[in-house]
Amino acid sequence: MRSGLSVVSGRMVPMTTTSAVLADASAYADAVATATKAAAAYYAGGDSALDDDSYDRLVRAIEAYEKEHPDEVLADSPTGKVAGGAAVGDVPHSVPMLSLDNVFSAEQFAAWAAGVERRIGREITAWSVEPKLDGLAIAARYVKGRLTRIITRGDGTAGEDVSHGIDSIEGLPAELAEPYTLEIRGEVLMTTRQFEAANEARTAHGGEPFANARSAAAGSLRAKDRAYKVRMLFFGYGAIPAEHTAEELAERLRTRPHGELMTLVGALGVHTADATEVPNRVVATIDEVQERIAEIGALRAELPFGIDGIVVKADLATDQQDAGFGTRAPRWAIAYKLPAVEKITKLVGVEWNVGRTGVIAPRAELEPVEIDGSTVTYATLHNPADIARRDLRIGDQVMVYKAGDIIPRIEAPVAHLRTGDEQPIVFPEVCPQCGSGIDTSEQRWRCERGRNCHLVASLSYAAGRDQLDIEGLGASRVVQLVDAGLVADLADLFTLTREQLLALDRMGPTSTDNLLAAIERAKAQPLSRVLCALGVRGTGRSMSRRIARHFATMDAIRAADAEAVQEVEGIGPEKSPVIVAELAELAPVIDKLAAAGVNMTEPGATGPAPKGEAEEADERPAGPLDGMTVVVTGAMTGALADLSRNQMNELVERAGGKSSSSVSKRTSMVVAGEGAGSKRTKAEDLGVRLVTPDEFAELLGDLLA
Ligand SMILES: NC(=O)c1ccc[n+]([C@@H]2O[C@H](COP(=O)([O-])OP(=O)(O)OC[C@H]3O[C@@H](n4cnc5c(N)ncnc54)[C@H](O)[C@@H]3O)[C@@H](O)[C@H]2O)c1
Ligand SMILES: [Zn+2]
Repeated sequence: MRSGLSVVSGRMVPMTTTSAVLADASAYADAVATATKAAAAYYAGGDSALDDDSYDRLVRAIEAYEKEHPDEVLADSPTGKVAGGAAVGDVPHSVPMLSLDNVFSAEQFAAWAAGVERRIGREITAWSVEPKLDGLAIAARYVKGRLTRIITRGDGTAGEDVSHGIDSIEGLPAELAEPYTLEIRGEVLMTTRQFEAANEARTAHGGEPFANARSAAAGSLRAKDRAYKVRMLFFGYGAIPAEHTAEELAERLRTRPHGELMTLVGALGVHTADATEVPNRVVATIDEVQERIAEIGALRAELPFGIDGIVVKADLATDQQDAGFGTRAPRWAIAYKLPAVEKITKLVGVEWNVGRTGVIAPRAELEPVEIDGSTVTYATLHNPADIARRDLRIGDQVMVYKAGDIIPRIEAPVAHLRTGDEQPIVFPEVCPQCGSGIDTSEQRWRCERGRNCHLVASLSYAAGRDQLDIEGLGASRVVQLVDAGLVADLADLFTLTREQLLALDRMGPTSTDNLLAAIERAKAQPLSRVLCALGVRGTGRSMSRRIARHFATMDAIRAADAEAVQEVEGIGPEKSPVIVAELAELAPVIDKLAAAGVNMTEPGATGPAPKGEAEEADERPAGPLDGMTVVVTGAMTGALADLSRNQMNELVERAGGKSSSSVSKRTSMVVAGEGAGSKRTKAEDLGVRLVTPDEFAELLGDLLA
């Protein structure tokens, strides 16, 4: 790929792992155009097509190219400019409003600090450490204590007057506690709650939800005449003299340490980080700075507002003056960036899971994306109303937020990235677990069976054809039994009485007797099916068969520790402890089943050889399919006509073979019944032995009886 960027549906989508390398002048020009467009959207409060990581990577690639080709630098390149050159304004700043340089590690920070100390020729003994608030910078002008004007950062030398937004900003009082004339600088952002409320208001008015809190704040602050109100919060992080500032105050603002000024700003009634869980702190050494950075970083996920790093400033005014300013950023302050916690990725599906109490919760399935050190593939979606409110669709590019250990969540779709191929999210009409109706009267949908949902689902599963095969015990009958309080677990099925069944609706003597007979027959099912019916997490039909054949008896299975369970093919060190724990939890039910006379052995299996006799383990009677991998396809006929695919697989395994569902070079035999299609063709192509159902039945001989 030319630039390390792949083009998906006509758009540049940054790859998550590689950092872009721009190969030629045209790739460079493309990159500049993409970055400029993204930055314009970003600073205007629209939805950028790029998340911050991708934007930063792109800018680094641009920088690298420009370093190699200094004569090719384009005038509109974002490098070296405040706001990447994407923001403008017509209200001049008295003192430039700059950006901040970044560091990303303790080493980089230490190197930066050493550089500043070298520049000023002395050690810095006071550092101010504060959260880097993830919003947008504004300058708030106060005249004689009254708030007169607020201005955006713009290109750093001039910004936009956004005074129309003053009413929606909390933490920036209309009147200060003292009648001072000065300029307060700081960040406007939306707290998580303000963001949620803003999106609610916006979508209620037919608008698209904002992708994240930062763009919501940027967009809302600039917008005029909106039909709905949103709230934002201001955090002061600087105070400077303005025109007509009294000389005594101006002197104080110019000479007092940053930490002290912040206390003053707070005392004037302006909101600062001091009012939060992550107050500004002044420390003396680089090590203490690192400690404080770690502390703030650890609190990040729980903060009710977004931060994207920690700002470290030389606290003393003399140090600041001696260090001075670059064109884009001051030399006495640095942003220690925390890993990005928001990434754009694709919503590929929605799953509906039923919780213990019957709550039916949607879960978003995502195209895997690396966020904050881990790969995210799922995110929470709160409830159907929430999905509707956010207007999410399958195939949407979505902004995903994850920090620390919190469960990843989707902020919103990046609506303008839609291609038109997005599909609506389909809401379930019946409980996805047990098939009962859904109570949709509240925001959180719930299965009508409530806490009994799992019981209904697990009993229906247990009675199914491939498990205990209890004829006459379909889902609606199970619901009846559960609702009547006759069964609370699987074992209760086996102690049902004729009287109990007769008392149920639609249960005549004949169906009662048939059901009782079917239950009686189920007691003789092989251990593999009993095990499967128990629904042990992490095991399905074929795994249950492997476990049963390996151990031969339920007692042997229950006696096995995690290590012993791992001897079963396909069970690794992650799965084995889960299985052991599940079985321990199921112990009372298993005891009840055994007491009711349910079979607990696997016919034909002898169990693992005692330790030290491994050699002799091979002396089990050889089955006709020993060592063979067998695939069954098409409809069975003759003696095998009534067998389900699962029963065929059981037969294969009882005969010593391994059942598989796909044909490969390793397949030993394919049993091809009527209508066998692609698997048969593939077997022919690969020269795999093909047999008819009749030939297969003959091969099995006695095992079929
Ligand atoms: N996704 C996109 O398309 C896109 C486009 C452009 C920029 N960006 C992102 O924006 C960032 C660069 O933007 P930038 O130059 O506007 O700002 P910055 O985030 O690099 O840092 C400077 C800003 O930090 C803010 N700040 C917060 N807390 C502060 C504190 N305590 N003290 C001082 N300043 C504080 C100020 O507003 C200041 O202007 C990058 O992270 C980049 O990824 C993203
Ligand atoms: Zn249910």
